[in-house]
Amino acid sequence: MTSIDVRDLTKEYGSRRAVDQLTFSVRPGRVTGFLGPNGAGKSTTMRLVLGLDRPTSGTATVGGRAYAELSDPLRRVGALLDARAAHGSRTAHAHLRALAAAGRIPAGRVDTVLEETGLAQVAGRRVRTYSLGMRQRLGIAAALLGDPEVVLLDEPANGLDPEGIVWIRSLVRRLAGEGRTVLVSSHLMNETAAFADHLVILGRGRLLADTPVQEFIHARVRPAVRVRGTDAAALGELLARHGHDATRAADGTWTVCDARVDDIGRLMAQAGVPVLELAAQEATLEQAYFDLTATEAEFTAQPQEA
Ligand SMILES: Nc1ncnc2c1ncn2[C@@H]1O[C@H](COP(=O)(O)OP(=O)(O)OP(=O)(O)O)[C@@H](O)[C@H]1O
Repeated sequence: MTSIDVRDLTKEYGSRRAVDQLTFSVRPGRVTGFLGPNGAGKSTTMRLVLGLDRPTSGTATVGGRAYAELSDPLRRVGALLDARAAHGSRTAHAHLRALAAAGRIPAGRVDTVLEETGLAQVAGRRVRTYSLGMRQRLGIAAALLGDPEVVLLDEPANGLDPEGIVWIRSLVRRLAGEGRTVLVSSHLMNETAAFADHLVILGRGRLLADTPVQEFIHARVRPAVRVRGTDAAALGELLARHGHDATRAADGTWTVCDARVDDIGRLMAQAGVPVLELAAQEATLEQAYFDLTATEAEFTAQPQEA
């Protein structure tokens, strides 16, 4: 199977280092979420993998080869980089037909990907009449046209409505389930957690994390319990008396750090404090991400550019 391998990759634009000695691999059969703030270097890295830009040093390969050396590259690697890339005066069908012809892809794939991306009914319309969400779907159709083993999607949820976002989630999961190598960049943390198995996180062009999603969250976010009783003050005293680290929200709900539902529930029952709400607070990727970036002193020292 085909991996993407990035090794000591550096890209400088003048004196600016967009990508800085980056090393990571994207493995087949799982979705890798590619995270980082604006300007972190995600798009540049993808462009370097796709041979659209030349690295200053280091390598980016697909299945051990530079993109330019691949035979039938469109059938090996599919990418959505910029949804505005399609020519506005063409219909979606004509756009995909032209791409298929250029990439030596069987014409029958055009209808398949139009169906797959929900565009079959509007395929005869000119692309300039498309909404941003429809253009995103067309960009994804183009990425899938060659039935590629490797799929790179830069912010695929951009412009999509909630239904489209759910669709992207199931699409990338399916692509990985078929054994493909899937790299998806996003700004939306919790959305990424909904579809990614693995994360590669960049900050200022450098690698900040390369880790399974669940491991990343659990290593960085302390488990907590949310609890609410009829008497918030009495509950607070009870928690403090038993040495719990708890904070109170405006509505009287307490968040107890490093606690388990069983222990807090038992404690309240024994003290005779009525419970209105008791739940384990699920750690989110967003919390873990902010923890990571907060601990990266250099990373936060200079604001990122838009
Ligand atoms: N062609 C270019 N010429 C000059 N600078 C560039 C060029 N492309 C990117 N950069 C710079 O490289 C840095 C990384 O940009 P890049 O677009 O890769 O980040 P990103 O993580 O994809 O951000 P976003 O989430 O906003 O898309 C930025 O500082 C950007 O201004």
